[in-house]
Amino acid sequence: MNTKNPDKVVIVGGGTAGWMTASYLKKAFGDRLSVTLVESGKIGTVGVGEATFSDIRHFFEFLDLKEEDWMPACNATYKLAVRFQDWQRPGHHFYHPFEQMRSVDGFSMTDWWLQDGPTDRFDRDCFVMASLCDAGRSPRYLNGSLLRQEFDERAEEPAGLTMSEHQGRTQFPYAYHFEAALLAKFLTGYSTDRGVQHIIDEVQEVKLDEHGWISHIVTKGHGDISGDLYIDCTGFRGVLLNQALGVPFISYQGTLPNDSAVALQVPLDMKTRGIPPYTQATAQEAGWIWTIPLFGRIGTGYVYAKDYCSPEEAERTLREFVGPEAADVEANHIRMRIGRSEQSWKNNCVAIGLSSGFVEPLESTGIFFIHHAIEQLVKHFPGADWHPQLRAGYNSAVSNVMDGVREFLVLHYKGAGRNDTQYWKDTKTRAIPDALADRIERWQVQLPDSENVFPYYHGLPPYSYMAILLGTGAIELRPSPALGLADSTAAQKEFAAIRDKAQFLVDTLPSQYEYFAAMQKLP
Ligand SMILES: Cc1cc2nc3c(=O)[nH]c(=O)nc-3n(C[C@H](O)[C@H](O)[C@H](O)COP(=O)(O)OP(=O)(O)OC[C@H]3O[C@@H](n4cnc5c(N)ncnc54)[C@H](O)[C@@H]3O)c2cc1C
Ligand SMILES: N[C@H](Cc1c[nH]c2cc(Cl)ccc12)C(=O)O
Repeated sequence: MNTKNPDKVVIVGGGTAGWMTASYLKKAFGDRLSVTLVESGKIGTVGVGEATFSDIRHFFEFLDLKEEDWMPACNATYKLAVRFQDWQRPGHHFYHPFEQMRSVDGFSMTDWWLQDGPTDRFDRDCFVMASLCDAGRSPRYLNGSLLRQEFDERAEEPAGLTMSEHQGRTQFPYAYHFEAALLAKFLTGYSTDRGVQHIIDEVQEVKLDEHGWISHIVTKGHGDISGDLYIDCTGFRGVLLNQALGVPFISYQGTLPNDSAVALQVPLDMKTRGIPPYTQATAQEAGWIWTIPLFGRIGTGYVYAKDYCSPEEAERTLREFVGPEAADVEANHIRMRIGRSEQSWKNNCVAIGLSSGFVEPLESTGIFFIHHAIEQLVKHFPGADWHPQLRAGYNSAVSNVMDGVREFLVLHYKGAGRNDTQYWKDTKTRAIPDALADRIERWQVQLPDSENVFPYYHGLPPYSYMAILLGTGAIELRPSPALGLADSTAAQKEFAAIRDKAQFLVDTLPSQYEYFAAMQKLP
């Protein structure tokens, strides 16, 4: 352990986590912080097609990057929602959108919908976005203006807030899909242009001092490398935090059994196929298949539990799902470590990315975890005394985010109407976190609100829980008794307003393909 102000950071790992961290720290601290990134030229990154939270825009804004600077380089597209296909029953779908839930007379539109919804599609009745997704629309007009102005007159968001400070203020209407490997490449250029030292080499040993702090790392070709603060971005291996410092890993597998994935990157003709403005999660016999539309191809993969499905069976299912375009594409099989490190920051080592923790990508939370961890690291950055309260604050913020997201994901399976295979039957009998079981009982009579969801910041607003509860369909929900006595005229007017706004937007917005074709001046 040293006692000077930490001003030399060594990052190990050059995946999404490593490069997002390097670029953010450099932007935050400039030349006052030296940043070195060491990545192996042999050990690959996870790098599958990636879907995100809308909050990721704050990351790009922080780096002073505009969409036109990075999106074309990463084959990026817009994401308005996650579309859940066949989770309630075959042929059924619903959306979890980026759209704040409206309220009338103190009750959310989903409360009113349970009492007296106009159709059997809660998502289309309560959210404008569901209709835009069904119609394949872009969230921007061809002149670049954003649809938000069409239905939200609230003032622009203030700049300089963290994600947790933004929550509950406004809801930005879209997130992004992009190729993770291309983003890492783009951020490599961004970071090295601003002074990050980039070393391609393998870390063979991590040396500790007599207090158990990292004194230096030993590389194959560049000898010893030392810093004050070490950031472990080595993915599922957790080379520094788990292996060298011995921090235990808390598995979530008992409640989230999916531990494997097989992925394909499939080129497709977007002109004939279009570019759907959503991530799709299609329920399968032993898990679900993601479809992420990128510019020029799709990223797709089957997330499954190996206790219920072999890798060969999973690959066969995925290839049949995609069709003939997947025939010559090589499959990438991935084992996933599900859970989180007991603490993500120990002594002078902070793990960010898969080494810190990971849950299956059903709600696209991997990059959100990274972004959140980086913001928290800057907020809790150590001084010369390495005050333990800064570390403790960081560790509880990071653990809470992952524990909260775990609850949210478990809800998807507990709530799924699907019950046709052993895998889905077991989702109804498997133990779930006690607190979630209590919350579900409460939600059956009082829909999620800020008072009764997981009590710490974890990125997901109460309306996200409403969307999953109503969309998955197996948990019986009752309308509030108060609404049986209330006058529903204003609520019916609001349902009509949502329908009219959705129709207007569907009629006036371009398709997502038209939008990107125009941006990239394609014929
Ligand atoms: C199947 C799947 C689907 C996913 N989908 C999404 C999604 O849609 N949205 C989302 O937000 N997130 C998603 N994620 C999560 C996301 O991919 C990761 O959070 C993200 O890629 C970060 O990975 P990483 O940088 O932590 O690790 P990795 O990509 O594994 O990178 C690890 C790095 O460490 C280096 N390294 C390892 N050991 C050494 C060593 N000894 N010496 C030097 N270097 C070393 C490697 O070379 C590599 O550069 C998904 C993950 C999986 C598994
Ligand atoms: N922090 C929020 C989280 C959020 C709100 N709505 C959605 C919808 C989907 Cl599909 C994922 C995350 C969220 C944000 O990103 O805006």
